[in-house]
Amino acid sequence: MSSNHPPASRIAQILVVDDEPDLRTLYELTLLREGYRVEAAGSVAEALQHLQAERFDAVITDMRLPDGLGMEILQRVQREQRGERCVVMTAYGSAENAVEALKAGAFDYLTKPVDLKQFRTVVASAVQAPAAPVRTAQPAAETGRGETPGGSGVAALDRLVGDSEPMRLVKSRIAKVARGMAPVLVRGESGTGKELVARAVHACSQRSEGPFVAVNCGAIPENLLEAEFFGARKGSYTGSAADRDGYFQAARGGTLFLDEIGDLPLAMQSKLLRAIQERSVRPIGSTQEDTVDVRIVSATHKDLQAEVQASRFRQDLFYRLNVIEIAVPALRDRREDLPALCAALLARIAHDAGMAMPVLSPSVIDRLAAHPLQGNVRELENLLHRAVALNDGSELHLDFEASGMPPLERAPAAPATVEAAPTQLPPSPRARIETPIAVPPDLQIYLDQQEREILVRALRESGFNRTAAAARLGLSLRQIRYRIARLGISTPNGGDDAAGAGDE
Ligand SMILES: Nc1ncnc2c1ncn2[C@@H]1O[C@H](COP(=O)(O)OP(=O)(O)OP(=O)(O)O)[C@@H](O)[C@H]1O
Repeated sequence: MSSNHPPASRIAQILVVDDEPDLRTLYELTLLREGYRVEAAGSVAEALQHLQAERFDAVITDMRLPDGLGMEILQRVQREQRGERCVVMTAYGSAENAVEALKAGAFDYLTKPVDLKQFRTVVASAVQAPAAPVRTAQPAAETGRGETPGGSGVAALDRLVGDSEPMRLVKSRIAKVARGMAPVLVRGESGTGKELVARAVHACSQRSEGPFVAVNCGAIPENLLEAEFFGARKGSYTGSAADRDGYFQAARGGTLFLDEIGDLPLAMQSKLLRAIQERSVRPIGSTQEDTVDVRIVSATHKDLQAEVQASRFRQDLFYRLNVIEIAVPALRDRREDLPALCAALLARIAHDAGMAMPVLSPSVIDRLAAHPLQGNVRELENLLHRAVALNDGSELHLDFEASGMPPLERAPAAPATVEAAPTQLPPSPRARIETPIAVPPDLQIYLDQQEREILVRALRESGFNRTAAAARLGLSLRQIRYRIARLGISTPNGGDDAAGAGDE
């Protein structure tokens, strides 16, 4: 456990607040055994005295105290912008209290009777050292205690291109909410960058070293959902030849991103709710529960409130998932981001194609600004992709005719991708073709053909597992999916990887 403590020589200091002497002693002993320094208080007043006298790394407080509520301690810490992370202990079944505490800025909550294993995990995660301040990626207007994201967080925020007011708000909100355990719901139209936002939340959090597991809830056949989410024991259903972890187990210590959460069938919604409440899951065919320490970030382009009204989405699950909401603005509401977005997307496209960055004239950007771009950044990306592919000079021309429809050329959704620490992916050198070739009459057709052949070969040699093929080619899963769709390559297993999820 000591690896979870703040680095260097300092021992984490914790304040425990509970009015029941037996429980207080139990918590104290548990924490002392973990090597922390502990102070204890039996009331709000006593706790505030301790806070006045010294600083702590974390405060663990019961909600109901003889002279008030644990919330008052949390509010004081927030108001004074202190560094303590607060964990609130709430009575079993009082979801309102837990959600209210998270909304008010609690780092996490524990349900009474407190499970000591969970207690240790939650405390360990609360006292983890804050990321080293590298530089402030965005104005700290909403970053509360001035916590700044670490290197990976800054990079993830930079990947979210756009300096318009709505985007600045999104980024400062990400930086603010990343550090707790509160579930985040990312809302926005298709193609606005919800997944990038979810990734940034993960990268800015102290879980950034852990896995980011992205699941497309709408892409998994209903009969497989439970096994995919919670895992399955060997022999528990036809074809399950070995024990298998689910997404929850794969995301341990990291973030589980539930994309298109509005597409989850009702029966699965109940099971997900239970997993979130209990913080444990039971693999199919197992008699034991697996404790899971994951942070849930979900996303939807649907109006979930309306889905609740229409009885297609469980109210209680919505309440649990929507503790913190991040609304990603449509591109039409931030047209001023267009030049920067075009530059960033073109740089990426040109880099992927191994070519020099083409020039986009101001008049073309003006024309883009007048275009509806209902498919948001994804449509813009596709438009530029096509323009680069058809480009015959140094200046880029856009074919608006072909982009009339929203989300263009969207590659089929894969059920899930798991990204462990990036270092786990072997850096694969880019393929290089060294055979001297004649000058082709149509460069684009020639390049497409080459690309197609390389992709098909890499896919075939990896048993049509796109994740493995992407890794071999130095591409991300998203990039290879996009290229497969763009070049119209069909794979025997359709949109899914042979090995299923969990192999990126
Ligand atoms: N602000 C941005 N800066 C740079 N690229 C962006 C931005 N927003 C979106 N993109 C790019 O646009 C494409 C779509 O983004 P993403 O998949 O995150 O959108 P989404 O809202 O999750 O879409 P959907 O709802 O359809 O799943 C991706 O290639 C992403 O990299």
